[in-house]
Amino acid sequence: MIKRQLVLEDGTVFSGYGFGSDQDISGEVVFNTSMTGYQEIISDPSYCGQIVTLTYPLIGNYGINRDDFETVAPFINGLIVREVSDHPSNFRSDENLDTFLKAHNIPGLAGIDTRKLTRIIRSYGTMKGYITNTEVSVDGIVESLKSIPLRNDQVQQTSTLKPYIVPGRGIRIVLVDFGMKHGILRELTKRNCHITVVPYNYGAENILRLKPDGIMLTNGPGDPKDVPEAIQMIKGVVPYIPIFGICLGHQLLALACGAETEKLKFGHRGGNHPVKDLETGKTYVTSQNHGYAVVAESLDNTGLTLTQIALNDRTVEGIRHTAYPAFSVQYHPESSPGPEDTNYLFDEFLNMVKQNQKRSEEIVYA
Ligand SMILES: NC(=O)CC[C@H](N)C(=O)O
Repeated sequence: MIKRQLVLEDGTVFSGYGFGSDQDISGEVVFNTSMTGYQEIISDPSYCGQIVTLTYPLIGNYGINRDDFETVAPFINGLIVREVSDHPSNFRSDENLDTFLKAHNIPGLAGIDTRKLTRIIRSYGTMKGYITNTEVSVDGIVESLKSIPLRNDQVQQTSTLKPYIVPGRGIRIVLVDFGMKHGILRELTKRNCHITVVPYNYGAENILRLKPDGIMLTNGPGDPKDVPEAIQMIKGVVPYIPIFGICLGHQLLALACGAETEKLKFGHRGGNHPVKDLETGKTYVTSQNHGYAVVAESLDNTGLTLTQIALNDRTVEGIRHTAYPAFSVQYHPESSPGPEDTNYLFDEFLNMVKQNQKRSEEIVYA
């Protein structure tokens, strides 16, 4: 076993052993508290550029299978676990986690106290970290970590380069890919939608030319303010086409309507985040992965209304436009992984699209 260490921006060092690729890597260190679903988490493009710590103590025990990916190749920079299982036991398993990470050149660090690491991140906020197997001067690493700027190209890295079609005979959806999880596509294809997937920088005019019945804004990595093209595009389509935004898509809808976003201290990443729907009074358990959030106070005079809040820290989890058919949520109704409580939002979106079609017909034939 190769000895490896994690050096944090504040000088803390964790020593453990390596698995996966043995390259040195830096990235923003975040933690996810889900108890299952490591394959979906590792392959969620929203983690692009980050080193993901999983707090559940044993990871890899059901292996990696061909069915549970959220994208074709993972974008995480590194993975940190307490204990990695080399001998998965599951009928669906095709390979173990170590082999999978090696094949994708992603370094792993195991054998450290992941709960201690999580507590540090919770107290100091998200930090940059460096995984290395060489005995180097910690001071030198800390200095260089501090000087590395946070990346701002992750959406470009993860979005599709060209539009493509996932055919269906039902409602026609343009899905703007900011680094989408396949779970969103699965929910739409399950409902027979005809989907045109377009890149993050596809303009409003091009989208309107496709004459979609609805527009879906996907999840994606990084700071929403790093994709001004998308904010511009959304401004150009909100008055005309029904919109449903998820996670980064939700933050971009808010920015396009004039609201603000901010970086959270350590974000929400896990499979049991309670969210209260202010319109119905119901509470849902949700799957989450975000480091930024919409600022509640900034919603005034934007035409947006607050519909849902996080019960852990009262941050914004859902918004709706009061004049146009557009709504969005900060969490993941497609789960993958996690609870499916809010899966009904895909049906609500498609119902909203149908209502809007009826209204347009009435206007045409009136
Ligand atoms: N899953 C997502 O879409 C994340 C959105 C954004 N990158 C954030 O961290 O807040």
